[in-house]
Amino acid sequence: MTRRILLINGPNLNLLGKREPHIYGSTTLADVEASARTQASSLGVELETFQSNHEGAIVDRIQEAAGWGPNCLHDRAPKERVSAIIINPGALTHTSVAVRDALLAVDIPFVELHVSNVHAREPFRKHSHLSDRAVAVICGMGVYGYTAAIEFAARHMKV
Ligand SMILES: O=C1C[C@@](O)(C(=O)O)C[C@@H](O)[C@@H]1O
Repeated sequence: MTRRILLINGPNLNLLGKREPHIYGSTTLADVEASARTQASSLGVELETFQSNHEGAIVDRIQEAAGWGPNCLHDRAPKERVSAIIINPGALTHTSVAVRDALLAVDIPFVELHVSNVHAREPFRKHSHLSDRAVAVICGMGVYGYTAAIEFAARHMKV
């Protein structure tokens, strides 16, 4: 069965390539997702992508990754469960207990990813609600971080 990896991008990452290019670079999210899809298929895994500016939508998508729908009424077949999640939660990294709880609830191993080096920026970016439960944390590699995360998830997160 082909393994699935889910790539989630949180608030404002739809603006990648336009937003503060001195921090986040000039590559768009569409470019990132297209390269990620090509890379995933060359590694023999399926990639699903999701971006939202809304915390609740991200929580819903994480639950769906486990085959659970709203109120668990619309369960997907178990074979559709995602085997690894790569998440750039954007600002939700620093604020969201709900995203943390969703990731822990589904018990799907995840990589936390940031384009920028969050430790070299404002002090409030140093704290993450996810890092202590992530399999790996990538930050400061620019959009190459997505390539590194997919390679790692495809080759080393065999569950
Ligand atoms: O929106 C973002 C993007 C980010 O996750 C990054 O990719 O570097 C870092 C966060 O602090 C910020 O709120």
